[in-house]
Amino acid sequence: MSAPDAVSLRATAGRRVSELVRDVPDFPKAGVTYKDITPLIAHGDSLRLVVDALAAPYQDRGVDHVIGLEARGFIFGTGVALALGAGFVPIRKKGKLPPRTVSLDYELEYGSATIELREDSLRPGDRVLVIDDILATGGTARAAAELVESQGAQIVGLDVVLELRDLGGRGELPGRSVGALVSV
Ligand SMILES: O=P(O)(O)OC[C@H]1O[C@H](OP(=O)(O)OP(=O)(O)O)[C@H](O)[C@@H]1O
Ligand SMILES: Nc1ncnc2[nH]cnc12
Repeated sequence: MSAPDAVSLRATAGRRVSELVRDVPDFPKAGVTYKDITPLIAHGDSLRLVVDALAAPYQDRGVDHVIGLEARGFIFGTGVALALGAGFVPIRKKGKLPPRTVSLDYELEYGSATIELREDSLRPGDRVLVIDDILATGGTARAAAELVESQGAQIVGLDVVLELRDLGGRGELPGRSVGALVSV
């Protein structure tokens, strides 16, 4: 797909995201407006559109592995891996990935967490695309990028369905290629 096609596909997908992602006030705690992606993924045509749009800029970029971030990043990341003919590697929350992992602690908009990557899942020089649903404070994406790079792999890009701009996630990822279908 040529670059202009990818741009227009992403614009179309972005409009669909804006229509279908639902705001849930005060979830999971007071003051947080939760962005619910489930109406978006419940429609086959919308799920297809979003996955194709996320994958489009990376078609000729030699991506070896797509990393999906548990849990919602698995939904989109698996589809993007299939679209690119790449493998899928999960980054999971603590205690879910045997046998040996590398891990990092990080802060969320509404709590803190630890993520893990299986120690032998990436090789030095592997080209990796990181996919998630939402970029908020950027803590998750930054921790994921650091984990990937701790294995000597190279990040081709980080891409999300929806960026919550006011939470400043992009600022946590200086010098990285960061994409979003919609930025609100
Ligand atoms: O930019 P940040 O502030 O780090 O927030 C973004 C992360 O928060 C959400 O995950 P959550 O931990 O809620 O997990 P889930 O996908 O399992 O619902 C979302 O899916 C991103 O991974
Ligand atoms: N406001 C939000 N809605 C959904 N997922 C999130 N992850 C971090 N912040 C979020």
